[in-house]
Amino acid sequence: MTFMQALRARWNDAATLVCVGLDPEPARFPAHFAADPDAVFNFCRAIVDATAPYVCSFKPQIAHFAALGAEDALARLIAHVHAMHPGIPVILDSKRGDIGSTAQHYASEAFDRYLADAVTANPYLGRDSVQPFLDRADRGVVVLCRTSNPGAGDLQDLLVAGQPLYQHVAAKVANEWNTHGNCALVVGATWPEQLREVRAIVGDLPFLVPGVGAQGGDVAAVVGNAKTADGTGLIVSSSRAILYASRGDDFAQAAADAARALRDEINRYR
Ligand SMILES: O=C(O)c1cc(=O)[nH]c(=O)n1[C@@H]1O[C@H](COP(=O)(O)O)[C@@H](O)[C@H]1O
Repeated sequence: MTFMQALRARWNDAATLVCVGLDPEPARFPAHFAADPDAVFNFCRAIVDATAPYVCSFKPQIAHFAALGAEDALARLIAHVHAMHPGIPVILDSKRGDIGSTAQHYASEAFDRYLADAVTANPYLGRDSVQPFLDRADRGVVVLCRTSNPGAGDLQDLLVAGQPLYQHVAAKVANEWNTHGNCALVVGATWPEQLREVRAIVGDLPFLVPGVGAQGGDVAAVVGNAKTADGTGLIVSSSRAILYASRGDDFAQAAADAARALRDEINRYR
């Protein structure tokens, strides 16, 4: 099954547009993990197992593992998702972008080393820098378009031929880069107007939408402005608000409750 097929199957069969972001910060783990030499893996595995019924995908963020020297935990975590929750695709958030010969290695890192189903990619270096990802027709390529952070507009809003740069990115990905039908776009939940504008440009292309929860994005505005005609089209991602819903021994149950609540809130507006 391709990434897009798996994503659509989860949207339809599990009736959820929620993505749980896996951004481990050991300082925020419940106290009992302090004595656990495999805390990063064990914490994330507990979150995955508790929230799986409510998600259309998981999104581990690579810097959160690499900064801890926990790449091995990342690889085992993705293998755990594939083995125990087959059909739930994993988006590796690594936001890579480099000249083509180096990008080959980044594609291999995401898809062959970590066995991710999809990866986030930075389009700034142009098509050849993303091509090694695009060539993997069975894997997803989630291209940064209008990011969720406060400085997103510094470069992404600059007018190019009378149009903001992020709209050029949206059109290029939808009309030129998506030859295998494996592309999606990152558009932040913190920018409802831009969500509407990008949706108008790209038809049914899926959006990864981070920025609900800890960054304060409004769920009703996200869904109202960016869902597709069939009430799907969105991968609404939340990390901290789910991972750290409780610091007590009930952390996994609290995460499950937060993921289910987000699923239900999204579904109210679909
Ligand atoms: O590509 C991403 O996932 C991403 C793009 C973006 O525009 N904004 C954004 O916050 N992210 C990632 O999404 C996650 C958001 O985390 P929370 O704010 O805790 O939900 C982080 O891992 C970010 O790196």
